[in-house]
Amino acid sequence: MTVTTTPAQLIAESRERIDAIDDRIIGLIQERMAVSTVIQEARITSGGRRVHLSREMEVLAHWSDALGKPGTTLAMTLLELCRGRV
Ligand SMILES: O=C(O)C(=O)C[C@]1(C(=O)O)C=C[C@@H](O)C=C1
Repeated sequence: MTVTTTPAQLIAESRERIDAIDDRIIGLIQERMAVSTVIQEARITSGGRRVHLSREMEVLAHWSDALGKPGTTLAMTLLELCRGRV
């Protein structure tokens, strides 16, 4: 007996996978925010500033290399989440 998957089933199952992937991404972003906070607090406590522009350029280049211009946009949003608006 062959069991065929209907397009509607395939879409529903794939959407479940996407929701699970999104949950993992959100968890990783929250983890990134926590690590970023550790760095920023250490820098501020030792007399520095919250923002470190040359490091942000490295982060933007990393994302741009991997995903192109939309990667840069994503990285800018990530940086805003991690250090607030500048
Ligand atoms: O790497 C640092 O020095 C950080 O403070 C972390 C981080 C980031 O979230 O990537 C956040 C703020 C800085 O402006 C640069 C980068």
